[in-house]
Amino acid sequence: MSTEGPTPENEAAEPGDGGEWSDRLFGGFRKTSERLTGNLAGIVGKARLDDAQLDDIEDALIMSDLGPRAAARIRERLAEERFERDADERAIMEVVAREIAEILRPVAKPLDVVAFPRPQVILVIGVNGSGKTTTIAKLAHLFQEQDYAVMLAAGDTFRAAAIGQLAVWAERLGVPIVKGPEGGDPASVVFDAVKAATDQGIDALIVDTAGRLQNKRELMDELAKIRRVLGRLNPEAPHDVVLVLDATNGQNALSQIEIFKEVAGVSGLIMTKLDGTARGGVLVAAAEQYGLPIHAIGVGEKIDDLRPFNPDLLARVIAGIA
Ligand SMILES: Nc1nc2c(ncn2[C@@H]2O[C@H](COP(=O)(O)OP(=O)(O)OP(=O)(O)O)[C@@H](O)[C@H]2O)c(=O)[nH]1
Repeated sequence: MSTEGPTPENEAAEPGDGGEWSDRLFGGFRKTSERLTGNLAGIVGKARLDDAQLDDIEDALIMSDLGPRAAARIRERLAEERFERDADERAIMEVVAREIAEILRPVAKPLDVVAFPRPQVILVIGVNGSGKTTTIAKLAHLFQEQDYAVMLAAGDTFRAAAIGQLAVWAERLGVPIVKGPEGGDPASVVFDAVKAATDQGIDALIVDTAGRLQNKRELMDELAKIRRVLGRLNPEAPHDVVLVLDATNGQNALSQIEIFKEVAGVSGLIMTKLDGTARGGVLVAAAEQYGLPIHAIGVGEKIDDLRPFNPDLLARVIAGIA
């Protein structure tokens, strides 16, 4: 459990507090777009893009965390355009934004509560410190705003602090929580939670899980057991397995996708901490390489800082032309 940053106790959770979200998103992504435009500076601006310039642009895109595949794709598009005329930086960034939007659009998919019978069981996975607990609270808040009945399950029984942190959020949000003792069996917590959620007519049950990547085998066994237990109660469950990624990890976020796909299966992503990092380009790399749905993005520490994933807007923000 992170001891830094706001805790549920000291956080100002009023929606809208801290400025308009779009301002915060633009502000947050400023570092990412500055990095991209900074890396591109001096390359573009001539009347026509030659191969050397295209190579330099491709390198700059890779250095901006967009990943080799997205970079190659954008290079190809720029090469097609060639910019015989009007090759100013703005025109080039328009093409970059258009191509990034093409990459992001197919993966934009909000997390909808659609399971029938209820509850929809959403397993939330990710390494410790990725923003998992905060994201669970933000998701619960989002669902509450849509008038869904939400329940939390403290499936990370490994650390008492993880259980405690989730319980504080539950109380603050006014949602029920099912928890067990520290060191208890996560699968039994999840079992109890599904039964309680079913009895209480809960729409969405959000399950926290342990994030001990250093012990891959144990984590895999634990998640597999949770899945087995869930499957016995409802063959459709878990309906979602959402991996929370910390954008500040840059390319490491991608290896986490790789590992969690293997240990848990992943149905979708939420990327956090996109405010204030220069590494937001990794979102594009993740979309291009894995094609996994991106449900939402985290742009701050407050309860309403989980935002819908708007591919066209994000593409323009990343390219610095929003
Ligand atoms: N700037 C920013 N900070 C965030 C965001 N999401 C979470 N955080 C912060 O990141 C830190 C870790 O978040 P937690 O939710 O505790 O992360 P966790 O993955 O549950 O980590 P453990 O509790 O250590 O397992 C906290 O200080 C959060 O306030 C975000 O979108 N932006």
